[in-house]
Amino acid sequence: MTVDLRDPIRLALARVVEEGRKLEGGDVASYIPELARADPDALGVAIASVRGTIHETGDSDTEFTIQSVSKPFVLALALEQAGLTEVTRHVGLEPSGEPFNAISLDEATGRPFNPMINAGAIVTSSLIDGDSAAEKFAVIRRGLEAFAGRQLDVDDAVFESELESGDRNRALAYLARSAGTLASSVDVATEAYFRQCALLVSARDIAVMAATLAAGGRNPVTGERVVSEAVARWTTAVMSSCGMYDASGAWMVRVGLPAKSGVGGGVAALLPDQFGIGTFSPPLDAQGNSARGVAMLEALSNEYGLHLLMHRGEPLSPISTLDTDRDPIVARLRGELVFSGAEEVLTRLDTLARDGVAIEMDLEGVTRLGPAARLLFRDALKEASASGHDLTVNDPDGLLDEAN
Ligand SMILES: NC(=O)CC[C@H](N)C(=O)O
Repeated sequence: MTVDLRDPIRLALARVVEEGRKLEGGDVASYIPELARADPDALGVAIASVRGTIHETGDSDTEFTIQSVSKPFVLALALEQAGLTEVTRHVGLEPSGEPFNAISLDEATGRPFNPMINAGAIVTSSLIDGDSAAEKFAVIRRGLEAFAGRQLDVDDAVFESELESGDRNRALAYLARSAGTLASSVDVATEAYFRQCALLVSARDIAVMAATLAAGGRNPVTGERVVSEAVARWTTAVMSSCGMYDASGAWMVRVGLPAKSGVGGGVAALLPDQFGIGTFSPPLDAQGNSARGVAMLEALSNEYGLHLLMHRGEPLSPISTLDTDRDPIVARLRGELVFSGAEEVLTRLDTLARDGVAIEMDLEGVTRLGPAARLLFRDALKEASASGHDLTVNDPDGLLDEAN
C-alpha cells in the first residue's frame, strides 16, 4: 500500500465538513434575486499553507460569487495605492456592531464605521485608481486575481441582479457622498462595487487569497508580492475586529481567526504566518454569515487549537548553553528571538556582567532575530562598551546588521 502522509490533513477537513453537514438551518440569500438559485447543500473547504500547499475537500472547486469576501482584499488594494492616512480620511476602522447593510455613518466625521460593512466597502471601491467604473473594476479585478493566483470571471446574471435590486447600496453611497467621503460619483462607486461582488471564486481561491495575507502579502502559490507586509497586517487587523459584522466580537472569542464572510456563502479566514482557509456553504445565519462555514471554522479552531491568541506555553529558553569554563563566558543562543527571548538573555547575562565577567553572545544557532531583539542587543552592546564592560558577539550571519 502506498503511504500518504497528508491524509491527516484531509481527514481534519473531512471531519469539519461532516460537522458542518450536521447543522441544519440558515437561508440562502434572496435579497439579490439571482443568489436564491444557489444550491443549499453545496459544502466545501480548502486550506492553503503559507508555503503554498493546498488541501481541500467537498465542493472546494465549485464557483460562487465572492460578495463581501472581496471587501478586505479591495481594502488592501486601496491601502497599497493610497496609504493608511488617506484611506482612513474616507472610512473608519471601528466595529459598527450593526448588520452589513446598515445605514451607518459616523456622525462626527461622515465616514462609514469600517470597510467591512457595505457603506465602508463602497467608499473603499471609490478610492481605487481609475475614473470610470470600468477602470476601477479593472484594477480591482487584477488585484483580486493576484490574490487568488488565477483569472476570475464575473457572474453577469448576479451583477445585473444586484444592479437592479441595489437601491439600498446606492442609498448608502449617496449618504457617503453627501458627507464628502465618497471619492467618486455614486454610479461609478456602486457599479465597481457590484462587479467586484459578482466575481466568481471557489473555496480554494479564497483560501489562497487569505493565505496571501497570512504570508505577509505575498501569494504563496505564485510567489507574487501582491501587497506590502504592513498592508497585509492592517487588513488582517480590520478582519479580526469587523469581518463578521455584528458577530465579530463573539467570533474572535470563539474562533479567533481573522475572517470575512459573504452572502454568496463564502468565508475566508486566516492564521498569520500559518495558513488561509476558505469555506463554502450558501445558507446564511441571522447575521448574514454562512451558517455551516461558521460551524466548520469553529470546530476546526477548537479541535486543532488554532485561536490566534491561544497561550502557547512557556517558550524554550533562548540560551542553549552557558559555557562558564571559558573566558569570556560563552552564551550560545538559539532559535528565533523576539522581544521576550532578548529580554531573558539580557536579564540573565546582566547578573554575570555585574560580577565583572567577560561575556560573548554566540548567535550562530539563532535562526532569526526579530526587530525588538536586534534593537535590544545592539543597545546592550553600546551600553557595555560605554561602561567599559567586555561584552562581545559572534554573529556569523550578520543578524545584527541594520539590513537583516
Ligand atoms: N454581505 C455581503 O456579502 C453583501 C454583498 C452584497 N453585494 C451587498 O452589497 O449587499
